[in-house]
Amino acid sequence: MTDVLTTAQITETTTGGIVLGPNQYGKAEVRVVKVTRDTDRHEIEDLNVTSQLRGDLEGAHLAGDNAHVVPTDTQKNTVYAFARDGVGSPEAFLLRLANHFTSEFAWITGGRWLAESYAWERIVLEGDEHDHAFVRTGQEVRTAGVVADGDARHIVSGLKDLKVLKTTASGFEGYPKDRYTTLQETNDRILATSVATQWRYLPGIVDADFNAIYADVKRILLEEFSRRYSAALQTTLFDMGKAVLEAHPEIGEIRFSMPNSHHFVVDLSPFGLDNPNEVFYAADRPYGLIEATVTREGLAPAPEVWASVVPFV
Ligand SMILES: O=c1[nH]c(=O)c2[nH]c(=O)[nH]c2[nH]1
Repeated sequence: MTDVLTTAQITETTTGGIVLGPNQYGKAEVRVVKVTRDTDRHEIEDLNVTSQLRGDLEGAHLAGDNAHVVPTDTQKNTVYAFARDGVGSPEAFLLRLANHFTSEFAWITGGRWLAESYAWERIVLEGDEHDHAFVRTGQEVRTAGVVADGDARHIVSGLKDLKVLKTTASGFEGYPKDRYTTLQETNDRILATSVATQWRYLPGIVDADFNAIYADVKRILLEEFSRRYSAALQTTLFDMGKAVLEAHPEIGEIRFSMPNSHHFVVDLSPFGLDNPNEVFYAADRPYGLIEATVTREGLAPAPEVWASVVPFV
């Protein structure tokens, strides 16, 4: 005989001991472009903003009561309305949103706000920078995140898709070998990666010049990538992070996720040709994936902040 549960038993089974866990909700990927046109020389700020609120939201999840649910549509509208005053920096813009939602609605006690921002540069026409025609710069996407928890504000900035390559001054030697090892040691290879990094500002840093720091961190990352011989991408990653922390006391720690984009020397001998590290096959997969945090001794870790600034998608 099969066991058949009564409706009452099913209800008890599916709700007994089951409670609402951490939750957040809002509007994702609000694309907002702000043109500043006070003069004929226009400026452009181009963002993709996500706003998600946290707080007393049990009613919506457990009882169908929307009294505390500030609509995601309202959150989107707020992004556009605030953009009317200009963005300034993505970090400042997100802080403004965080402060607004947590002060406007008593039951909203925190949340997370994320932004990607895309840089445009002026098209040069007959030697002159154009006033209102732009071309998207392809180098990287800037990222920012603000996490609000009560009165606390945590700011994480970053970038992704920053592709860098050097044609020599990189190698990989001295690694352990077993019966599955086929990799040849080398002290002259291409090192290529796509830098994704995020740095967390120390608690209390909320009014720094985030645009200037961003530009300087990017400069440091590029300089350290190129500065010296790389014994491994891991070494280069640490050098990059260390230099950022040395130059910027306002930053507590910095994380990296960097693929090792392998470039394989093509065997041209079937064609009677040599190949002294000149012709490569750029493989897109698989790739090594090198990830690490560079931090300050004694700094309190902030796993909940990091978890909040990693988007679900
Ligand atoms: O810089 C590198 N780090 C590694 O961990 C690794 N592993 C590998 O096969 N090649 C490389 N290169």
